[in-house]
Amino acid sequence: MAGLRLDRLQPHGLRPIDLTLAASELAFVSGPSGSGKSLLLRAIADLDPHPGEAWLDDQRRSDLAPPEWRRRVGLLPATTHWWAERVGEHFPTPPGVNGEDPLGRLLEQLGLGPETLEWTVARLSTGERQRLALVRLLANAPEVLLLDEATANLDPLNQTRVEGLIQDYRTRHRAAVLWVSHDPGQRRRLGGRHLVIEAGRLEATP
Ligand SMILES: Nc1ncnc2c1ncn2[C@@H]1O[C@H](COP(=O)(O)OP(=O)(O)OP(=O)(O)O)[C@@H](O)[C@H]1O
Repeated sequence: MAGLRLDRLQPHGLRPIDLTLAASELAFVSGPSGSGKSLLLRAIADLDPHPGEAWLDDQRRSDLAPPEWRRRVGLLPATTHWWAERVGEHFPTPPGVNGEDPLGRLLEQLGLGPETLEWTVARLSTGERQRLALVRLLANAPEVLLLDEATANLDPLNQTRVEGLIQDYRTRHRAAVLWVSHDPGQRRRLGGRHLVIEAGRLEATP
């Protein structure tokens, strides 16, 4: 649906970044711990103040209200945030509206049943939190995905499910995806570009 362009965007501690991701394009970002991967995603999502500009196709971020930008450029943080007691309270649309159940389908694709929505957040395992946070993100239909170690807490079966769902979403919605991952096997399986942060610079790998 949309491409992403960074124009001299400068997250804390990094050199200014120029980067273009076409609609449907997948790019992985890796780099040592503390090199600035999460701060890069946070800056693109406009969660931290920084110089530079970002564009969604021909719309510049500074022309959009921050909540609209963050809905369209969706971030899955490494540590997910929950604010209500029950899981279902975090989802905007109740399942089963007009006979359709897109939320139920997303849950199912990640091995979660509809009863999950009745659970308390307190009982969720780390991997359940991670999968549910991805469902919550995709339920808002973002045009660009920013994924911070989206499968870090998952067993191989659920890792495969998450990879499949993201690839499916990327293709169907023509969403650009920028994915922080330390896993070379994941990069090989899914393809795409590979960018590395080293010494404060975001560089393409040869
Ligand atoms: N609010 C902040 N103010 C100052 N420094 C910060 C802030 N948040 C993070 N940092 C520092 O910026 C650096 C980059 O942090 P970041 O979380 O982006 O690393 P990362 O590459 O995602 O690492 P990891 O792979 O360990 O998750 C780290 O040294 C971190 O301590």
